[in-house]
Amino acid sequence: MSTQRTEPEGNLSDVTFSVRNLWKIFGKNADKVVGTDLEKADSGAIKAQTGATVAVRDVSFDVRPGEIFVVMGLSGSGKSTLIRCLTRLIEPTSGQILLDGEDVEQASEQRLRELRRRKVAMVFQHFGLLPNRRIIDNVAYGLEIRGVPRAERYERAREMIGMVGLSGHENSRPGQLSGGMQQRVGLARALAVDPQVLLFDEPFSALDPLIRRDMQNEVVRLQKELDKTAVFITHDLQEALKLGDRIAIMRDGELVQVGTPEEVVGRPANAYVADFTSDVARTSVLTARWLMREAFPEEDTDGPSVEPGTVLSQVLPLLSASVAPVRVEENGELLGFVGRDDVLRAIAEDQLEDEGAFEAIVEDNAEDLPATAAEDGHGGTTPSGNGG
Ligand SMILES: Nc1ncnc2c1ncn2[C@@H]1O[C@H](COP(=O)(O)OP(=O)(O)OP(=O)(O)O)[C@@H](O)[C@H]1O
Repeated sequence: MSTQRTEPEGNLSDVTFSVRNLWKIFGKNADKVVGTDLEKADSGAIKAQTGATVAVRDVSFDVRPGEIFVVMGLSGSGKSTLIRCLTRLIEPTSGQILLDGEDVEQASEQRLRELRRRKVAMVFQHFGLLPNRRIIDNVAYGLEIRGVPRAERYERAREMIGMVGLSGHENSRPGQLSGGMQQRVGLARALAVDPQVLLFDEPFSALDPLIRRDMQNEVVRLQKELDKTAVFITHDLQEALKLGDRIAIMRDGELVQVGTPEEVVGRPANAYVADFTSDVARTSVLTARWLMREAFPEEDTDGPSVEPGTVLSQVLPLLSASVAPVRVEENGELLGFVGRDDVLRAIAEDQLEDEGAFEAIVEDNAEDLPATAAEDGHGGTTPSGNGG
């Protein structure tokens, strides 16, 4: 599978983490792979020849300020290794990691400690709380290490405990709280140091589904309210779709696609991603922005209006009550239209496993379609902003 090479997406100050050609290979002969002919070989062959395990293979991506960047993949695909490389909790074998333009690879031990204490906080699956300490002391821990005076750190810890909905539990011990509550403590502890970036390593996978959903909502709320950048690891596609502004799909150490939830579901990069996302209801992910097009000649343009981010499942009832297509509007500006046929087409793509069959149907019906729709095969022209 070919590696996606992402070039920098603009000014470096627009990027929180910039990762380029990152490799992590475990084992004695790790340094005998990158830069040699062997680096193109598959992981099995590299293992057989050198005994080394390729965990992260030539990965490049940018994390933008304020976004939740989800890394998703099956067990063993390299997610944990990748997220730990970002702050060198695991030393990368090669490649470059810039954090706000600062080369993490060049950072001294002291600078690394500083970055981990102040700039980047981590939330783990197994909470990592100190069992004998009260909740307030657990939350204040990062500030204590930093030498923040007691009164100040307790005030901040109380505020964070309130923020994650645990007021009243300040004096409890971790063992007295449920798993979901303990993970809220983990979150409060990470937030207490007011980091710029939060790294989440499968934080909710040990939680019951309902509690997990609450915690996902909590992350979305806090991230928006506090304007943090987050990298979130999960093996759960629904979680990725719910949380991710963008999702990176990992397989065997490589990134096979990086895109918005809509791009991953609506335009999978390859059969692997398509298979991965095949159970997702497109109507719950694809939005009006994704489908919108310009008006056809003579078309009725007086339909109801929706925001561009409205998912199709919410557009459908409007379309069932209106012959005219919905108007996609943002702050009073008309961006495009979505009609019944457009939505049906999106749903039909979902039903037809064989893409060729869909193309054939589109071609068969091309004569019946307005010119623009027949040309692009997607129901019309696509105004800017639909992700491609
Ligand atoms: N310390 C290590 N020494 C040797 N191999 C390792 C080490 N840590 C991870 N690996 C290997 O690297 C690969 C990627 O592991 P990693 O834990 O990063 O995957 P993951 O996607 O996070 O999986 P999981 O969801 O199960 O945690 C696996 O083949 C794993 O066995």
